[in-house]
Amino acid sequence: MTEATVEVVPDPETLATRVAARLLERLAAVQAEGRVPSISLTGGSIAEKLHREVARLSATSGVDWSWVEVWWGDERFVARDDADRNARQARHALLDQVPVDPARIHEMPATGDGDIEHAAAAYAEELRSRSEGPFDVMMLGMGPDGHVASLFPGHPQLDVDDRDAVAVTDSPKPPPQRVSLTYRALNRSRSVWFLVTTEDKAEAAAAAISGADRHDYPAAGVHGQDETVWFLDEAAASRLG
Ligand SMILES: O=C1O[C@H](COP(=O)(O)O)[C@@H](O)[C@H](O)[C@H]1O
Repeated sequence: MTEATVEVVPDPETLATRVAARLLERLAAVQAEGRVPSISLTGGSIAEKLHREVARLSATSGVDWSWVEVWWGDERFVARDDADRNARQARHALLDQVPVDPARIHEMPATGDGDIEHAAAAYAEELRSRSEGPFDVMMLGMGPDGHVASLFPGHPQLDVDDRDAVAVTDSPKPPPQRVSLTYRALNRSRSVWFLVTTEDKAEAAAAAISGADRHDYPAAGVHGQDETVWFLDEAAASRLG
């Protein structure tokens, strides 16, 4: 397990620009090695800003978006065009703005694609059949309760270690039905980047970074194989020791 590093920036806007630039550099570097990079997107409050920045900076980045695999760490199990969908947000702010190959966008199933258990199993199967190794970059938000993807404190999904995706039917944060990657899949990432802003997440960030029990602060259980970086704004970093 790699030691986590922390980068603190003044505010959410600076964080979005910093991470967007870092992501584009990484994508270009992986493509220069002759590999197709794979990234996993997050939802939540910082995602909109990040995705807009990635789209804005893409034109001058040298990244060939037709050669990038796009996955998600979690998704709300609602209709595909519901405003709550993480993928809908990402398409609007980023994926509709860059020439990504639709066949390389691995959106999680929505209502209408079968029941939620089937949805989780289908995504696990898509990962098994379509991914060619670890995620290059796994981007994750974190809730004020320390939840990551849709793994919530004290929930049984935290102990699922025999599959890559699980159904969540009682999320404390609406909407209640979600599909989430498990630790087994999240930790199959070269780089894990946490993107955390605002003061209400400061306590959970400090706990997760200092190695709290993942059952109390689920973000504490996610680590990259090569690096784990916590990008925090000053407010979210305000409780670090
Ligand atoms: O519901 C979710 O919450 C987390 C954190 O979201 P935030 O709005 O508190 O930043 C997010 O990472 C996850 O993808 C999303 O589905």
